[in-house]
Amino acid sequence: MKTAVIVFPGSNCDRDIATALEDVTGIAPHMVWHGESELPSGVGLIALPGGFSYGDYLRCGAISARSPVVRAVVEAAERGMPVIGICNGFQILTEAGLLPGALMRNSGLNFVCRNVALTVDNGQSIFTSGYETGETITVPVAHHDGNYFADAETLDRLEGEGRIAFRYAEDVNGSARNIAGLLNPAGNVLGMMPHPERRIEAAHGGTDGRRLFEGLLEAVA
Ligand SMILES: NC(=O)CC[C@H](N)C(=O)O
Repeated sequence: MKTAVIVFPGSNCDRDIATALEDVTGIAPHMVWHGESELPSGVGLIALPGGFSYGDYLRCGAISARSPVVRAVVEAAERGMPVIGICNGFQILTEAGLLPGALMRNSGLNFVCRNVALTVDNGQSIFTSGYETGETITVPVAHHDGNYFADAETLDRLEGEGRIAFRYAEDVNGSARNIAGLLNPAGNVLGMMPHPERRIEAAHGGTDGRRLFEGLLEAVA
């Protein structure tokens, strides 16, 4: 499967996700600069990487969400294209309106950079089919604005519709209902703060992240 990684000024996990995708799919992804107005043809997955796009000015992801290419990503997502946003990518997805709620400053006001335990809340999506529902996995986080917020009605709806993909097994950043990863209503867009692309080979201390990409590849194929 061909994939695309969107690169913003200040992205710093674009090579990590590119390596993970090349490793799992066998094909190097298209690296697409944020100023492009069209996506490459024949692509089956779009990834928005982690980082500090536009220096996290205004709000993390707010400026990137207005990039020409994000308009094309939104249109593709609305047509059913699988889109994964990791960390800053998740922030961009909420700022672009593809996912509800917002990522606020961590409740402890510190940058949190460590492995965390996640529970897989919904193992039925294309992004989580490599896991069992209810399973606990280990994936690193690295962010200062990962504190997920949405109003109670939205949170109830997300839970009722099975759209919470991952939760932190403990309080990591103050996120409402410990939400670590969310799906859109159609299930083709995932935003998550933890970094699966940083846990794809034994040298990373484990391969729980790799299973996301392997499951996704199989589900999409
Ligand atoms: N690793 C990242 O993507 C960091 C995301 C974001 N800039 C934050 O620190 O909250």
